[in-house]
Amino acid sequence: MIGIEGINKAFGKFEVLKNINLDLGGDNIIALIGANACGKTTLIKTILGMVIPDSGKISINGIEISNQWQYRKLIGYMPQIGRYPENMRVGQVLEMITDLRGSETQNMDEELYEGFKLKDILDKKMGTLSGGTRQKVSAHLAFLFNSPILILDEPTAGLDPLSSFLLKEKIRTEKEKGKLILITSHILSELDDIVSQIIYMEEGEVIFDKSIHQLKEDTQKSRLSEAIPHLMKLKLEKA
Ligand SMILES: Nc1ncnc2c1ncn2[C@@H]1O[C@H](COP(=O)(O)OP(=O)(O)OP(=O)(O)O)[C@@H](O)[C@H]1O
Repeated sequence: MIGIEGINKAFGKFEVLKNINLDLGGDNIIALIGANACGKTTLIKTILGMVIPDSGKISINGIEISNQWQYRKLIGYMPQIGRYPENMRVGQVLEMITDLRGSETQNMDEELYEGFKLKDILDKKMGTLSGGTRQKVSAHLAFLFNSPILILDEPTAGLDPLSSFLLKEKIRTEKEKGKLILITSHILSELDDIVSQIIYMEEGEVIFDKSIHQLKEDTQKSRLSEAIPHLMKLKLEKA
């Protein structure tokens, strides 16, 4: 579904993405992991067209995305920090975004709206919401338009355990429908039960891209939260 070929990006002299090549297929939950500032969000933003790479190309369903915008309706995006007009009420924001999406509103998915009980906060101003409640609004908007690709940047950060559980169940059911779901998270234990593929980045480079099954076999560790630190430790010992 998403093809990434030879992507490079620098901010000034600082190379944030170095020759990234990935092929991300559907019916898959892929975890994009790596230390703070290794380039995960920048990579996501190049897929969304919010950051323009210096070289390389990205295609979605075989069509190159440069200078295009229509492809974005194929993607539901949950940002790390959702930014909204602070004076608008939750109900107004939901209405505005639904209006903007226009023709795509026939097949809306209201499951998280119900699960997170967003009806109870429609009158609250965005600027007064707690961090976790803001995350719930962002999660609902990411899933609302039934997009075949979901990109979720730290989706469970700040969510209470029940909301986090609901969101993970939702992610799982959407994968069953054949969707491609790309998730970044630092909470490896959260990813253990849901992801099928791991992309591990360091300092702007993809160090490995493999199935969780393969990773567990290679490291002889049964949990992602043990396998990744094990690999990092091995690397440090070799250096
Ligand atoms: N617009 C920008 N201008 C200059 N530097 C930037 C810009 N956007 C990102 N960077 C830098 O690029 C590097 C990678 O940032 P990015 O947000 O992609 O990291 P990340 O892997 O998502 O980190 P985290 O895990 O902390 O969310 C950081 O050093 C960041 O400061």
